[in-house]
Amino acid sequence: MDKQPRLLSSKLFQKHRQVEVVLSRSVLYWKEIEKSRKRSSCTSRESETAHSHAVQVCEIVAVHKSEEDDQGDTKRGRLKKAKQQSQLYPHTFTVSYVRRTRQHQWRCSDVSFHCASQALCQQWIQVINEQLSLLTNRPKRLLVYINPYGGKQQGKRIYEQKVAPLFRRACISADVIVTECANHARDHLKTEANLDKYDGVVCVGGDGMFSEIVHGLVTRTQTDHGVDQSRADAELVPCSLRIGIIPAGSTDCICFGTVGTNDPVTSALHIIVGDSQPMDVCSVHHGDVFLRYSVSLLGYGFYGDVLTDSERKRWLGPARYDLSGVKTFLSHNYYEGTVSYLPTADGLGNPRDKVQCRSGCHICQHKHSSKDKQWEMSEEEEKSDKDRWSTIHGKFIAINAASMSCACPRSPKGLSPSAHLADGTTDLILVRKCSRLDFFRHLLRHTNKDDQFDHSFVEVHRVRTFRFQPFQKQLVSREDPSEPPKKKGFSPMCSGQTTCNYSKAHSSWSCDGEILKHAAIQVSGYDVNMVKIEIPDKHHLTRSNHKEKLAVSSNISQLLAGNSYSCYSGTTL
Ligand SMILES: CCCCCCCCCCCCC/C=C/[C@@H](O)[C@H](COP(=O)(O)O)NC(=O)CCCCC
Ligand SMILES: Nc1ncnc2c1ncn2[C@@H]1O[C@H](COP(=O)(O)OP(=O)(O)O)[C@@H](O)[C@H]1O
Ligand SMILES: [Ca+2]
Repeated sequence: MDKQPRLLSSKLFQKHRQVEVVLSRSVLYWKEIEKSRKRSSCTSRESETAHSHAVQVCEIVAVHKSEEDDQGDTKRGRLKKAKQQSQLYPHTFTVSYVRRTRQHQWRCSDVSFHCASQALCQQWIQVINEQLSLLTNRPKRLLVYINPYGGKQQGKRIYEQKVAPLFRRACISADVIVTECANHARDHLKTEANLDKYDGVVCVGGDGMFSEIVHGLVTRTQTDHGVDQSRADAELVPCSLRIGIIPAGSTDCICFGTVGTNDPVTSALHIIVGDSQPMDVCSVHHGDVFLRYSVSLLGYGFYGDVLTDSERKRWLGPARYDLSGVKTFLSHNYYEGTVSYLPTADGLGNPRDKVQCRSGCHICQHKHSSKDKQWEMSEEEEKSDKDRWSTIHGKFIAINAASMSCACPRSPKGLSPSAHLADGTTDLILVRKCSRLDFFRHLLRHTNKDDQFDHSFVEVHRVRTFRFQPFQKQLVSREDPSEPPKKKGFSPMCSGQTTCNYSKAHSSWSCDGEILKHAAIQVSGYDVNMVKIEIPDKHHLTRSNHKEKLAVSSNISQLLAGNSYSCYSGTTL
């Protein structure tokens, strides 16, 4: 049982059994009275033996008076004893709480308690509500954008049937906008939406829809603060609103990679309880021109080609990726170019260290701890950056930059299983020209336990920033890659002649599922949490042993308690 002082304790009835119900600041606990001496009980985050149960207060969704239960009890009261009990305890309150099920999925369960007097019933409701009101990271007002066009075109139905009822139960008010065209949500956020009214923004859709929300919110924040986001070295101002994702797209890897499952109910519950997880965002520029932000995958070659082909097959829904994947695999294209990158300093792990980013991950936490000098670059280190740049010229089947694992149902461990959500780095994966069979072996390893980087033609680097210049016969770049790109170095690519002459030799970049119009890009990450998404990572706890569970959960509270990113759920951009 919880060691904290009891706020309230009563003998009540639950399913016709007398139970002792205790509320402390952090736990709601109940155990059967009669049999408790004979059998042992236990307490855990949400635990249950045959006769005792404990639910963390932070995972209570709501408490309400249940009128209909009096009737239900009478109907069900076949036994005389049960009838007597429901007459003696006619006032019922119901607590809705989070129940963990298989594979990181959460469900909302109800438990009803019957009280002898209305006053006692009211007291329980009031005291539980008082405790809930202390949880300041929970959202009360949300702005919801639904993409009715993404995935299997089920966004509206998913929201109305699975999410809205939970938001109502948790007394969250939501203003809902069903988008009418691409970029509707982005533009509404950029200029129109009155953001002061909301605690967070929720998108119902896939990674593309999430990306719209990120662009809308980040741009709005920079505009409000007079920051020019087109400058690659601009210091961006973090957004004060968090973003939640209800998965209703085709890949949904941002949701899967943070929550551990693509399940709308689980995501809605994480939003309700106010979980939050920081996430990296990187910016993509072409010379001085800002192109996009990226959160998940920037892929050139294979993934760029899959995406370009799949957009023509949208009518197939998520299956378009499978068809385009096979077609692109059979084409077996490769692309020549130069990749330059700045590797991370030691201490941020490496893409093959088999360390998985979990909730409260020490690498991401240190990254965001301003007190921890170990993670800050000294002036000398910054100066020596120039010497640390590496350059690789080659023929590549794929160049992938994974700012997070990019785990999804197609690849449950992801493109880079050890990538971190909020460490300010990207894992740069270079797949060189190889045989079709070798490339197939590499792809297959994304679906099993084998190491997809353990091939002579694959290399992976954890980087802070990188550049790519596609090979152009007449325009071989002689620039020092450690120097910021000069405008003139890129400008010929934009001229009609150059682009047309060599366009067939180029692939496109897929940026979180959206096609970029330039092949030559420079990518840099941000050291700050710019946006937080409402998806958390407590799912990782279920993978740990008990000791780890305790350690991780205390880290979560430290993360949420005193820092500037404290919001309600998931991911920092
Ligand atoms: C022989 C079997 C080979 C199977 C290989 C599977 C490898 C899958 C890796 C998937 C990486 C996914 C990275 C996610 C990118 C998304 O941001 C993007 C847009 O998502 P959404 O808006 O929700 O549709 N999705 C893609 O680019 C699809 C990639 C599919 C590749 C087959
Ligand atoms: N109402 C709409 N009609 C058409 N396209 C839309 C609409 N709303 C959003 N979009 C665009 O749909 C694209 C795909 O959205 P997304 O939710 O990621 O689905 P999917 O995962 O199937 O790609 C995004 O580029 C987004 O900008
Ligand atoms: Ca990262």
